[in-house]
Amino acid sequence: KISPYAALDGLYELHETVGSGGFAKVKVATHVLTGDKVAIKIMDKKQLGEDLPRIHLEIEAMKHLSHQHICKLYQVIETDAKIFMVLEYCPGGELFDYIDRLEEEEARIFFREIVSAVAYIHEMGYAHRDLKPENLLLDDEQKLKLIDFGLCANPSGGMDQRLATCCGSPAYAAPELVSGRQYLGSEADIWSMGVLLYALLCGFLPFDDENLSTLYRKIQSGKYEKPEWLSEGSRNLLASMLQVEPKRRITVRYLLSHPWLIGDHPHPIDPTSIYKKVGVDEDVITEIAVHQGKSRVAVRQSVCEWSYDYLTATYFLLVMRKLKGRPVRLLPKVTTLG
Ligand SMILES: CN(C)C[C@H]1CC[C@H](N2C(=O)NCc3cnc4ccc(-c5cc(Cl)c(O)c(Cl)c5)cc4c32)CC1
Repeated sequence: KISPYAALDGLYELHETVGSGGFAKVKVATHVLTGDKVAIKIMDKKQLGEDLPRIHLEIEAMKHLSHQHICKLYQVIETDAKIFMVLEYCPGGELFDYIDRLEEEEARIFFREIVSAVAYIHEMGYAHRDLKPENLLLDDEQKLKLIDFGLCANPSGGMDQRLATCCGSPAYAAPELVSGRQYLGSEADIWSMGVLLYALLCGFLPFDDENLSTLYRKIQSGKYEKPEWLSEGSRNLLASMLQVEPKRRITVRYLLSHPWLIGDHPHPIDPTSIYKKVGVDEDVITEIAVHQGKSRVAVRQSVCEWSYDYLTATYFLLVMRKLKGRPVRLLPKVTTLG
């Protein structure tokens, strides 16, 4: 009987299981060549059933979304029984665990990172469609990382093609979505961000009810409590995002330079990704070439295939090390004798 994780042998050392979503199990692991921690999302194809296309959608979306506030996909391993997604490790847990009414400046710092990620996603022609605190993790530097692109839409007709499938979590869902009307993913994302910001500033949800149809009515009314501690600026920002009429809702581009979000920060929010758009990092190519005894030309060529194999993972992990000011080093190969 071979181990269900035989596909990872020699590449990753598996550690504890940290979470299991519906059809996925997430384990912490160590990438052997760098010694860096990763998270591996493990899915059983049989259990996935008709959800399998959703996973392929999530994988394709994550391959195109490289941003400092989006959980990085490093490698995909698909066997006949399982799919493994090797992901950026976020040891800080879920933003959800930090929500008990943050100070305005704390909420602003988190929310600036969320706006940066969503602006990038929308510019890339995607919508997340399941924005909520459970899908925002913190890395080892307390930076936010957006996860779970299983509902991410990239309608073939670009962002203006209307989406019909109702999805996401009710308390964060936009009125047009809970009314079953067609909707624009980008507009629904802005509403969810409004609910998120409200939760950060207040410590509870703007629309909440254990009865689903009562919850829907509250969302469609667009009426919510404004606790006295909410400043004028945050009330205005919340009102511009929690507009029942999608066309009256603020767009993410205006959010980037919204006065409340700038606060006394020196500059507007910058949505551009810190990762190189084109080309590769030559220091990383060199380290891999030396380690493997191959020419840099050959290594550069293989890396630029972006096949999301072990080489892609090794490349990205070394790029991450460089961005964090850590040494761009691979561990000496341990040849297991016998
Ligand atoms: C929606 N929730 C309930 C599901 C839980 C599952 C476990 C998670 N987790 C921990 O609990 N602690 C450690 C930990 C460390 N690094 C992680 C990196 C990535 C992901 C990740 C990334 C993507 Cl893209 C994705 O789709 C999914 Cl499901 C998970 C989870 C991590 C993680 C937190 C969210």
